[in-house]
Amino acid sequence: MSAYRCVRAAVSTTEAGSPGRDLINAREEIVDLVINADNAFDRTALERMLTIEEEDVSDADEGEITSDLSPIQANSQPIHGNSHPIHEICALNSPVISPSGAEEDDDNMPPSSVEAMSVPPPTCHLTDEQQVIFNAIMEAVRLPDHQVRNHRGFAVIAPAGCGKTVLFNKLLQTCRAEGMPAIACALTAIAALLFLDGETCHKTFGIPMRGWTSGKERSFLENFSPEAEKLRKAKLILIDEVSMLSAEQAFLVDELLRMVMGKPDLLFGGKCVVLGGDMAQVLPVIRGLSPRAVAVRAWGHWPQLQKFSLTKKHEGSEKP
Ligand SMILES: Nc1ncnc2c1ncn2[C@@H]1O[C@H](COP(=O)(O)OP(=O)(O)OP(=O)(O)O)[C@@H](O)[C@H]1O
Repeated sequence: MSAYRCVRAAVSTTEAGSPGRDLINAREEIVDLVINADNAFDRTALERMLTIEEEDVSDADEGEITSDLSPIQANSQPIHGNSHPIHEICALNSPVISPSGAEEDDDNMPPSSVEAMSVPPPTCHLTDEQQVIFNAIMEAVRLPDHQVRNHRGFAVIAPAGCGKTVLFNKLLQTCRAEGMPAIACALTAIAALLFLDGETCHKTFGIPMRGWTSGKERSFLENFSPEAEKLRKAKLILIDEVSMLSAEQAFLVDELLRMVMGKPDLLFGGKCVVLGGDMAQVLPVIRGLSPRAVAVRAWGHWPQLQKFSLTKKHEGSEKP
């Protein structure tokens, strides 16, 4: 297993399919390291991550990976400060997609290829169906906080290739251009890379890396932490790949936002939150529970969300 896949396993807690036993063991060990480290991405934890399966990693690989850690070590900060963006961790050894679509050897990735994985700032015009959703969400976002009486929860359901990422980046860009802070996050770091300054849901909401089958898991964010302050200030929060979000994680996000906003009676504390994804894509994988039981649609407030769909695939989209 490459170092890239070890790190990816640590941040990708609900990967589709059934990971092999090696991957499960590696993931659990990595998660322990990350959770127990004083600094989530300090050098020791990372070095330990990268040597978990040292028998499978050649000496040459190890040398290259170790040298790649120096910028992280130089700039490492405490987890409750401004910790390193996950894309820098993933950038260590991310796969390169060649023009033919084939995955190239991830050990030889030039730095520029990480940028190539991200969607560039949206310059194209939105289609009619994208525009309708954009207008509805922006109208909700622009509502002054003191006028918020009802919840502002949306769901944008779109099969692959229908332009959800483009729409979300347009929303992010517009909000920020108007001086309104906006957050985009996804359950996996790889999905978060597609957004302008995207981050993982675990970072945004303090979702524990595992253990949410107990029904008692709570966010590890404190009400007066910088992360909570960032949520308070955000005018828009986009959560992508929501088909990977479990009912319990949705509950956690809702509960956290109600607390942070001091509005316990309003869904998401009245915050404008958009859940995006394709329900026909992957479902959360939690051992011992059926997909239906863990899917976000089992969350009690799912029916209350204002739902939109994108239906038209774009010409040139190679996604199935
Ligand atoms: N308004 C638009 N004008 C031109 N091209 C567009 C537009 N919207 C989307 N596209 C193109 O369609 C393709 C798919 O878009 P996008 O990646 O946003 O889909 P998606 O719904 O996010 O897919 P997935 O769920 O798999 O991430 C991309 O190549 C994108 O550039």
